[in-house]
Order: sequence, then structure tokens, then C-alpha cells
Amino acid sequence: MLNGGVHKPCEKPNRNLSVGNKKPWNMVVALSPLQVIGFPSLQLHMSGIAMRASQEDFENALNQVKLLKKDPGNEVKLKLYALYKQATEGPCNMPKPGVFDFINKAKWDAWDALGNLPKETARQNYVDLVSSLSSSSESSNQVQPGTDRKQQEYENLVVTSEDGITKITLNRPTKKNAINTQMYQEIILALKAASNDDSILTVVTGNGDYYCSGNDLTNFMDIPPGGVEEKAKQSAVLLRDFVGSFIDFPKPLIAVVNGPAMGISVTILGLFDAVYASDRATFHTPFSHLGLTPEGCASYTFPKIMGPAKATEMLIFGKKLTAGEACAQGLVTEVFPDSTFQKEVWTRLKAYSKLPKNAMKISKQVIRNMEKEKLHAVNAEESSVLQERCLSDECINAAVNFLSKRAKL
Ligand SMILES: CCCCC/C=C/C(=O)SCCNC(=O)CCNC(=O)[C@H](O)C(C)(C)COP(=O)(O)OP(=O)(O)OC[C@H]1O[C@@H](n2cnc3c(N)ncnc32)[C@H](O)[C@@H]1OP(=O)(O)O
Repeated sequence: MLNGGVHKPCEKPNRNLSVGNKKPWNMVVALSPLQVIGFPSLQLHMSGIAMRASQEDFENALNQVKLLKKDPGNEVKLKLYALYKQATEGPCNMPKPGVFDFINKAKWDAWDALGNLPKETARQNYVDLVSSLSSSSESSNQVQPGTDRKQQEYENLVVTSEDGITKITLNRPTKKNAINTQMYQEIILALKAASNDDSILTVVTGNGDYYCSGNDLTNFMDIPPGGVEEKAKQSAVLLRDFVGSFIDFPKPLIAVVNGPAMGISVTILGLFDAVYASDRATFHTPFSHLGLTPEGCASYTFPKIMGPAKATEMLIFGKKLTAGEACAQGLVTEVFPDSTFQKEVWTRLKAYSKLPKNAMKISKQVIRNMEKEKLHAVNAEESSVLQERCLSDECINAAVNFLSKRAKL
């Protein structure tokens, strides 16, 4: 086993407060259905009444709508808004906005036009509508083993498939692959696609010198009309869904940690089936420094993997581990010299991908399934604690310090 390389201390105080390159219309629909721009609504297309969309289908549709490539137009956005409100709150019983309050009046009209449509039907119609909007892009999602094919286009990921291996590359190298809100949603979708494709193994890796610098600290700046409480709630839901998609991932999932890893990109490693690291990689969870608490099920998996004493040093005191240390503590499967890392790891993964597919998949499920319920409960608890922590002075001060270039971790 090799010792990890020494990570150079970071000094460059050069940041701006940009919130990423979201499409302008996406900002409108994606953040909250409340932000839709309105025109008078059309009668809704009712379909699939016999079928009931589950809460999970509905939540997937909510994520999918944010990733539509083309602006669906205001009429469709109004329909989505009205169905969302009906599905989550039931019939409109809000006071009618004034005649000059055009946007809110159009939204109110659209919602009110749904009358007493049952919540379940509204949910189904929402799912159907989103599915009709995204069906063309989804159809290109299937992966054939043995081909090297680029998957659906993502803004912050590159997903390819070759030799039965689906590779999800975190692709914001200029931001050290920090995970912004859209990237969380894209990873959820990419994992969903990989779980349904024909690939045998799924790999997560990073583009550039970092594996991932964790949660994008500018995420907290994007405050919706409901204010910071609403933002904290949305973040907690997103976090729970994100981590849940790793807990539920059905095939062998491998992390190829090409460089330093921070925060949530480290904690979720406990949910991977193998972790291969370059000796340049480091593993750092500075939650206390940020006024935060552990997520990614690490409050459960880390003490199990490395024992409570070592887990405490990482999760409470923010001790940064070298790749060699992380390997000695069981978080990392094996460490490779950076100079031969890619070659050695991919040779190994290609060999593994030739093993019988079903045996590997079922073995993973046998190993993991007993824990699933527990992991979902831990995830829910961690997300709920973080929802409170996001609003704490400790957390807000740490984010402000970073964003105003006063602190680096
Ligand atoms: C959904 C809710 C979940 C909440 C739970 C939170 C979980 C976590 O993940 S906590 C961990 C959060 N991550 C951090 O605190 C890391 C912050 N970043 C840094 O400390 C440093 O940037 C660095 C050590 C990662 C890299 O330092 P250095 O090599 O000197 O490079 P720069 O600082 O110049 O970074 C280049 C560029 O990237 C931006 N950036 C890096 N990391 C993040 C980040 N996590 N969030 C937002 N932006 C990040 C950095 O600001 C630079 O941008 P420009 O100035 O525009 O070039």
C-alpha cells in the first residue's frame, strides 16, 4: 500500500460570486414552480388516469423538468405550475390577485382552472406532461456494452459507455468539480439512467486536478421567493434524493478518485462498492469548520468502516487524510501512483467488467440490501439536521468567509 502524496496548501485568493451558467429560463422553472412566468392557461391534457404516479415518479419528474434542453414556453410552464400546486396543495383557495398583478393572476387562473381535480390525478398529469417534454432526450439514454458512446448531454457531467462500463465524469474542473444544484440533479439522473442501461459497472470520477471539492458553496446564495427557510428545505430534499440514489444504486459502483476529494464527495464513498485512489488524492470533510454536520450516511458508514475514533477525527475535527491513510482505514480499496493511476485502474476495471454480470449485481444486492432501510433512515435524519444547520450563524459566516475570499479549507 502506498502513502498518499502531500497536498500543496492552497493560497490563491481569487474568487467571484458567480452562480454558474444556468439557462435563464431554467432559472425560472427549475428553482421553484412558484417562479413561473404566466399567461392564461389552457385546458389540461388529461391522460393516464388509470395509472397512478408514485411520489417517486413525481419527484423524478420535478428533477427532470429542470433539465429540459429547450424552454417549453410559458403556456407549458403555467400548466406545470398549476399541476404542481394542485398535486401538492389541492384545489386553489388563495385570494385572487389584483388585475394588474399579471403574473400572479395568470398563475392563479391556471391553478384555479383545475377545479377539484384530485391530487393524484394532478400528480399523474404532471408526470405525463414532463415525460412528453423529455421523451426525445430520454430515448438516447440506453447504453450498449462494447460501444464507446456519449450519453445524454449534461451541463456538468460527461457520461460515456465503453466495454460495459458507464463512466460518469464530474465536469466542472475550473470549480474543482464543486457540485452545484443542477449537478446534484444531473448526477441523480445519470445514476438512474446507468441503473437501467446495459452496463455492468458504473464508475464516478472527476475531470481535472480535483476529484471533487464537495458542495458548491454558492448554492446557498440562490435564495427562492420563500426565503432562506425555503432554500434550506429545498436543499435538504435535494440532499436526501441525491444520497438516496447512491443507496439504491443496484449495480457495482466504483469511485476512481483522481485527486483531492472534499465534503459530500468523500462521505458518499461509504456507499460505493470499491474506491480506487491516486496517491495525489486526499480525503477531507471539514464540516465543523463550515458549521455543518455529516451527510451522505457517513455518520453511520464511517464509524462502521474505520471505527468511531477515526471517524470522529474526520467527521467532527475535519482531519484530512492522505490516500494511504484512507486506504489503511478501509475507506479506500487501493492506492496507485498518480503516474500510472489511469492505466492501472482502467485495466483492472475492464477485466472486472468481463465477469458474469448478474452474479456481480446480485452479489452487490446481497451485500447491501440488508442495510438499505437503515441507510435511508440515516439519510433522512442527516438531511433534516442539515436543514437546520444551513440556517445557523456558524454556517452562514463560514460560507460568507469563503465567498468573500477570507477562508479556504
Ligand atoms: C445540499 C446541501 C449539502 C450540504 C453539505 C455540505 C457538504 C460539503 O461538501 S462541505 C465541503 C464544501 N467544500 C468546501 O468547503 C471547499 C471550498 N473550496 C476551497 O476550500 C478551495 O477552493 C479548494 C481547497 C477546494 C481549492 O483551492 P485552490 O486550489 O486554491 O483553488 P481555488 O480556491 O482558486 O478554486 C478554483 C475555483 O473553484 C472554486 N471552488 C472550489 N471549490 C468550491 C466550492 N466547494 N464551492 C464553490 N466554488 C468552489 C473557487 O471559488 C475558485 O473559483 P474562481 O475564484 O471563480 O476561480
